[in-house]
Amino acid sequence: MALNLKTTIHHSPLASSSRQFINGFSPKPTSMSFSRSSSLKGFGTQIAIERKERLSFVQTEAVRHLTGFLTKNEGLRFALVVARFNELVTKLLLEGALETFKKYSVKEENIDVVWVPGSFEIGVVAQQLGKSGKYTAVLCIGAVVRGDTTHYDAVANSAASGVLSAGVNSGVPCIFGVLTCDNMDQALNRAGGKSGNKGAEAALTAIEMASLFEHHLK
Ligand SMILES: Nc1c(NC[C@H](O)[C@H](O)[C@H](O)CO)[nH]c(=O)[nH]c1=O
Ligand SMILES: CC(=O)[C@@H](O)COP(=O)(O)O
Repeated sequence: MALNLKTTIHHSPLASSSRQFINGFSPKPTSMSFSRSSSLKGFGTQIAIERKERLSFVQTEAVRHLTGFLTKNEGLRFALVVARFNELVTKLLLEGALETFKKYSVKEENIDVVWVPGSFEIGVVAQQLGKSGKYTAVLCIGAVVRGDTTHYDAVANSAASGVLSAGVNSGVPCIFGVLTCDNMDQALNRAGGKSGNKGAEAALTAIEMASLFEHHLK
């Protein structure tokens, strides 16, 4: 009986079972005893007939991989939501982000910066910007630095969940570029100091996600 299965891509590293991939690339020399005899057709088709154990996934030329580019940024529009609290730090993060956008040819006229009082306020503004339909991605920048009380936890957790919710609710990528640090030294080290600039890093993520959505997920 000729099996005419569409590309079924499975593989399992399970030592206990024996498998064989037929008519296609098999990443590992394996052999499979089949529960029935069959002759498999199809150029480049990779067939694995499962026998009892669960199989995992193997890529073949049939699998598409979608990713965003760091080039092809013409037409991408970005909103940056920046917390003024700890402005000494957030301004440095913003500078890093804007330098990155410039380096990757994002046009200045395609960037809007919106200032909010603190990181707690970022989420609601990010969601509004996402829902506006004007932007391909929203980059959120803040610096939450621990003080003497547990207020830090409330602000840091709220900022993170706010940005996450903004992206999920608006359908526009909202990137979390908010530092959450135990002290100001940690924050400054991540705003252009010895640990780099997390604003610049978040801008790269914003470009890739904007590109992914623009070119593949619309
Ligand atoms: N302590 C920090 C704050 N606190 C302010 C809050 O973000 C918020 O503005 C206030 O609770 C009113 O809603 N914000 C930061 O961004 N970083 C901090 O370290
Ligand atoms: C993250 C904060 O809210 C924190 O900086 C506030 O400082 P404190 O906990 O000493 O009131």
